Amino acid sequence: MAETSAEPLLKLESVHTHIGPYHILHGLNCEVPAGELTMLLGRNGAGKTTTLRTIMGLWQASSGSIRFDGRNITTLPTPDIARSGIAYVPESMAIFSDLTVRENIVLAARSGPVDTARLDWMLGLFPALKRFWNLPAGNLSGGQKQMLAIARAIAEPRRLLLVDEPTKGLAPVMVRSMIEAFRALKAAGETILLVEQNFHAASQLGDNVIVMEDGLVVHSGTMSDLVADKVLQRRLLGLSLDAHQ
Ligand SMILES: Nc1ncnc2c1ncn2[C@@H]1O[C@H](COP(=O)(O)OP(=O)(O)OP(=O)(O)O)[C@@H](O)[C@H]1O
Repeated sequence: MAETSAEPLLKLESVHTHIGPYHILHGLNCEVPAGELTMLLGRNGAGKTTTLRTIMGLWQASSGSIRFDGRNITTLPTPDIARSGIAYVPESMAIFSDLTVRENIVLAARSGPVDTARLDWMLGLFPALKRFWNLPAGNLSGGQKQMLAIARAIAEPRRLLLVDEPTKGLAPVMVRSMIEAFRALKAAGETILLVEQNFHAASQLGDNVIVMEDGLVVHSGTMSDLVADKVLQRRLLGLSLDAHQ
């Protein structure tokens, strides 16, 4: 039946997450279609990071289901979820400061040496990494560290990339480089779920958008529909793209 091909790569149904005594996700429903970039938006504290961590099994969903590529991953341990093809780039930039850029990338490829063609492609996405190839990663700027963290996540082919606020705190020139890199990742057919506070950046990248509030999805649809609807932007995000123009 056509049903199989219509199933999104990732699907969360009625997901609840508790952190200790705190009930953070209140029955989340959302989908990430294969080969597209889905933006996860929402105000501070809406539950975006908790959603990514719950998908990765870093917080265990207390109920509900998370299906990835047709398989129930809700209760799998994090290493198994990673092995199933999901990479997570947390906001805190998971890199080794004392190791060189090269060593950081080599170590990220767990199944053997990084394929040369893939390495060339990655360094094409993030040219700054090539310049600092043999320097300790701790010397990189904040934006370059973020780029290295993303490069590590894609050192091996993955089915799904979860990235938390890659443009946070970056200078405008770095934000532009990051947008270009994600455009290239999209063009390469990667499936990405991207948390973003910068709606201007999000609007340039997203195929789809999910908006969260208080641990729930309050809107989902195409980015082009949200971009066209200033009233909806203000209602959901408290601002509209006009504010950036
Ligand atoms: N370790 C924790 N212990 C208790 N509460 C937490 C913990 N981590 C997050 N929370 C709470 O969960 C809620 C959602 O936080 P989360 O970080 O997922 O939101 P967010 O949408 O990613 O916000 P931001 O954009 O500020 O990063 C917030 O109220 C936050 O205070």
